[in-house]
Amino acid sequence: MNLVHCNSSVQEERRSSLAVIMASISEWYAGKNVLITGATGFMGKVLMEKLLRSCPDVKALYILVRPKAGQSMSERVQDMMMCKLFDRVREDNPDFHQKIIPISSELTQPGLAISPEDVQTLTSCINIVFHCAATIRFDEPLKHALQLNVIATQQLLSLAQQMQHLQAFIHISTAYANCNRRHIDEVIYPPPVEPKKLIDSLEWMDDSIICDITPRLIGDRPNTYTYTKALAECVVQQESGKLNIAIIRPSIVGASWQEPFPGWIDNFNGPSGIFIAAGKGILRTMRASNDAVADLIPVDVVINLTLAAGWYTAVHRPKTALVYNCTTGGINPFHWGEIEHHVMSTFKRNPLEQAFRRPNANITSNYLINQYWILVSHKFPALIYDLFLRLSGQKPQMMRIFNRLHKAIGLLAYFSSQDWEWNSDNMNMLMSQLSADDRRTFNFDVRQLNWPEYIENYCIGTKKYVLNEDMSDIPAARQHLRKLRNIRYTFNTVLLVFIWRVFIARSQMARNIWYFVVSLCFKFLSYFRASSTLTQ
Ligand SMILES: CCCCCCCCCCCCCCCCCCCC(=O)SCCNC(=O)CCNC(=O)[C@H](O)C(C)(C)COP(=O)(O)OP(=O)(O)OC[C@H]1O[C@@H](n2cnc3c(N)ncnc32)[C@H](O)[C@@H]1OP(=O)(O)O
Ligand SMILES: NC(=O)C1=CN([C@@H]2O[C@H](COP(=O)(O)OP(=O)(O)OC[C@H]3O[C@@H](n4cnc5c(N)ncnc54)[C@H](OP(=O)(O)O)[C@@H]3O)[C@@H](O)[C@H]2O)C=CC1
Repeated sequence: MNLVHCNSSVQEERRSSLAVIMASISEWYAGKNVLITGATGFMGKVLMEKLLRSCPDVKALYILVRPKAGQSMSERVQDMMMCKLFDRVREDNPDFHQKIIPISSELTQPGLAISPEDVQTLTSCINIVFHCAATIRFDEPLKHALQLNVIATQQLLSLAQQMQHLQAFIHISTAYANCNRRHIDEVIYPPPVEPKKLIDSLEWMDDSIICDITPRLIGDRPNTYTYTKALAECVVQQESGKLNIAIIRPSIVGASWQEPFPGWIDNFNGPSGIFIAAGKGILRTMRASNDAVADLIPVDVVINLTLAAGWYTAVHRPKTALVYNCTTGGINPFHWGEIEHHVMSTFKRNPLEQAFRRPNANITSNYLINQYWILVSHKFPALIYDLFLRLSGQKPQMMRIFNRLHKAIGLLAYFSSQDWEWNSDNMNMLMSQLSADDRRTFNFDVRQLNWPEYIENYCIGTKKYVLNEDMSDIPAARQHLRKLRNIRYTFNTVLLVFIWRVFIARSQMARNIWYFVVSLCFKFLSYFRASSTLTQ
């Protein structure tokens, strides 16, 4: 009798675990309480939107938010929910805000500054954690980057260890955490330094000493961001205990490809600021390799993969933490030279308002050529414009803008001048585990990505959502570009006459050379005309 009972309960258990495995991703998220850090950031917002839209039965999204820039936590969350990104969710469920539960938290503080009551709530109800928060600045002082990217991750993991119903912990890293390697596998590499030792040492060190030793510490990585993200991966591995963990490593996250609508972007990070600066005619040259792979990945692809990885980690509970390199280069490569072409062509057809000059940017991998163009196409026009501003009684500003731009492109050039090769076996494995429906709803198959169309939507997205420009103003923007073209023609003519007067008209030798060149051109033209008449 007992044996029969035992067998049937084993069968029951098998059936229910089979049902869990067979459940679609949306079904799995139904009734789940999700904790998200970095929810006010670019990726966090897209993650929330997708969860609310495609998993409408999710129970609640607990988001860790801090007050910022004079706004309280609740004001920030209210503002965020009004954002256009949530239009489709709002349409489907006008009360979607009821599912969002903000928790006050400052991640750089001990215990993440979460109140004991909130700790109690989180530990008793959370089923899955998505850790997106980070400082992504390349010039962040090491101590602060360590505090947020490494120590906060450590603290969040220790909070996660106390969660009674936690099924998965998903950590968002970056494909460039190991950018000191050319080939990057889906493994957690040994850290450049033991994170705990570094944390202990930096604790007592003076900021100026830390600043001095930072280049030695980061070694062959380009900045404190990639360095601390590598350390964070190691911390995730060390502190995971019995948790089911996955690490997502996106490359350069760009505007959305399809969802909730094409071209969604809300910041200047990565290539977006470069596209805008080029579209405004400010940026005319940048160091990048035409033939290097531009490993952009649309934000909706990253989020779909992240949600699918959350489901897979919870349901299949892999024995070791799986790392997902979320990149496009090995699957559907596109190059910086091609990006340049499509960005320029889009902004010529859909100009940005009040451009400084006509958009016409070129990338080059040659240092000297780049320096030459910086002088001729950036500094010289900036000086002239600032002179004009001074003469008209205004404050000069162009040189200041260019100095900031040069700082930014200097920091980004490392990533646009070389190639990396990422293994993406786990991304492929995950795709093979999804049902046909899930593959459609949580699409991360970048083989289908049409790059020219994507780049066009991306550029238009920067215009509409970052700069808040109206598409109906495009005729006026085109008119402005025509005005700039006429100014350039006039300026070039004045310059030519000036050069003539100063250098050519005054010297006999220069005049002789000039006449020689002109007569040569004339002879060539006459010969060309004569030969074309003969052939007719
Ligand atoms: C020639 C044209 C053709 C185009 C084809 C070639 C394109 C090549 C593009 C190459 C891009 C390569 C990108 C690689 C990135 C890979 C990194 C790995 C991916 C990741 O894991 S993390 C995400 C990447 N992180 C970043 O991108 C952050 C980088 N930014 C910074 O570190 C800092 O912002 C920076 C650049 C040091 C500037 O600091 P600062 O001067 O202090 O300015 P603020 O950040 O405070 O910003 C002030 C103000 O300016 C706006 N802003 C910021 N950046 C830009 C920009 N690039 N252009 C214009 N405006 C920008 C910012 O939003 C602030 O505005 P407020 O209104 O808020 O004041
Ligand atoms: N964008 C990209 O190209 C790539 C990003 N990634 C990774 O993706 C993740 C998300 O990046 P992304 O969304 O672009 O970054 P954002 O800069 O847009 O967002 C960062 C988030 O972290 C939060 N945060 C920062 N500091 C604190 C703090 N002290 N306390 C509480 N919250 C804080 C921010 O909150 P607040 O609004 O209060 O500042 C914000 O919500 C990061 O882990 C990043 O490393 C990886 C590859 C590429």
